[in-house]
Amino acid sequence: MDAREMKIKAAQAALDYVEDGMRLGIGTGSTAEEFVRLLAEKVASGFRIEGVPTSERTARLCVELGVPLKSLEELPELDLTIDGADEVDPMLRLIKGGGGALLREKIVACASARMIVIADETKVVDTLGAFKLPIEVNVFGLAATRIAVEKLAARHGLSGEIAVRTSGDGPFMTDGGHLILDASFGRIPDADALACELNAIPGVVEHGLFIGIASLAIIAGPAGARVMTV
Ligand SMILES: O=C[C@H](O)[C@H](O)[C@H](O)COP(=O)(O)O
Repeated sequence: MDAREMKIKAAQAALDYVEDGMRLGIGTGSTAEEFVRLLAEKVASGFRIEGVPTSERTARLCVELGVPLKSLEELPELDLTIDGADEVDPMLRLIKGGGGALLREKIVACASARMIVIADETKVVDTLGAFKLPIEVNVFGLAATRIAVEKLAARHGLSGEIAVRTSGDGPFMTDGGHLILDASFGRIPDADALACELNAIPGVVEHGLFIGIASLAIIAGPAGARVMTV
């Protein structure tokens, strides 16, 4: 089974948790897009959901495939969010934001009664941090914010490059008009504390550590999909 087939397997299993009439947060990324494709087939066969997309990219795909959308302003309380992840640890702590959508993803997931992660087994780790941690920052004060993040990282015994994400010739801009710092920390021993302390830096808009948000993960491997819970 190749990587795409595993993503489809996880997305298929996630459909079992989606009920007719649900208000649904819809994630971003290649795994979430497989979910959108399968969801669109169900919608075409008469299944009713109202979706809130976590990015402009997801919104475009939903529109293209006929998945009905509302904004989070129209539907500020959701039943369920289904989204991918860059890393998942055994406590269902996540790193997200590889696609730059972490801020909207976190807002939508936290507005949902439940968040389910869909991923292939390569995303499962014992300790978060092999994937670069995306940190969304305000354009104003970039240098000062980066220094504050470096100092915080040092207090946690973390080092490694903290680079401004680029896209084409310039910096990558998020849907919210912010920049992303990708922090190559390596293994993060205390992700819970780091998450809280990153939020205390004024220029940090949000970060890709999702702690205590997901309650179930569907992990697909060559043998099929399995469920992880906390
Ligand atoms: O910003 C992007 C998101 O957090 C994605 O859900 C995450 O990067 C996983 O994406 P993929 O399913 O493409 O690996």
